[in-house]
Amino acid sequence: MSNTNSAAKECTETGCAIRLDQVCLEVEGKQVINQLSLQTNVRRLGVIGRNGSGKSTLSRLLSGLIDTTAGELEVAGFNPFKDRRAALRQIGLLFQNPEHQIIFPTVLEEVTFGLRQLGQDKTLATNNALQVLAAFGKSHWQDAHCSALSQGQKHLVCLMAIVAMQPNLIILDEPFAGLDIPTKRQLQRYLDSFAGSLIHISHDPDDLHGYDQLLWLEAGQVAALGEPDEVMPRYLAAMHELGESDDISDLSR
Ligand SMILES: Nc1ncnc2c1ncn2[C@@H]1O[C@H](COP(=O)(O)OP(=O)(O)OP(=O)(O)O)[C@@H](O)[C@H]1O
Repeated sequence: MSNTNSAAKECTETGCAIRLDQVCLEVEGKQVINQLSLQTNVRRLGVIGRNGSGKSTLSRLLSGLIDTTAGELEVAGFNPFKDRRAALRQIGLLFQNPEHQIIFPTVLEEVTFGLRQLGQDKTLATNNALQVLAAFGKSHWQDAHCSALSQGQKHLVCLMAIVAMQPNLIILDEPFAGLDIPTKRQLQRYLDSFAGSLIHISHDPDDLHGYDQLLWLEAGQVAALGEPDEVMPRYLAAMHELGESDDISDLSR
């Protein structure tokens, strides 16, 4: 995969260039991502697909947490697994389960951690973390113990930790799962105002309202990539048809 287009090397105002060329990922002998090729460059990309279709796995590949078994993958002109420094600076991943993300006892420590990883000294990192807490109206959370927070509050801590690092791209893996309406609206408001690019995995069509493009994954491959008005009705029709059958989970691959 060549890197000739300099505009594709960074996340721009119009979007973040993502290119996958014949990407495969095999886990325990199973082809979870199967010769996946796609190219996109939009500010708001929604990812849909049934359970087990490979959405979370794709989010981990795009954020550089795992490597491909074959093929080439670029986000903003770099391979996020090989260039960890660029990935840390440019890409934030909000996990489906905040328990998988939070590692520090208190909220302030958690939000400060990423900034320290970016090389900020303790004073600067703490001040920046406090500013983010203040911007979210959560200064009073700074000494709160993460373990004592509700699921929605933990989600918000994770989002604040990512926002503090000022990434150009945030990848969201079902960020609203299990959240009440006010918490969901607060997260949604922030995401709507986020100037960078979003890749948002969701099972709820409403979450992806107004998105620029939808990627529909099926068995680790692209079932469709295109205009939401075109992709979503086809996806919903296919899911409803599947729902009429007894095939609840696809473990046959
Ligand atoms: N570490 C792993 N070990 C074994 N199998 C795995 C592993 N990670 C993912 N898989 C398998 O890969 C497939 C895709 O999983 P993935 O979590 O990416 O799907 P998903 O589309 O995000 O599903 P969901 O909508 O249920 O969250 C599944 O069949 C899953 O069992």
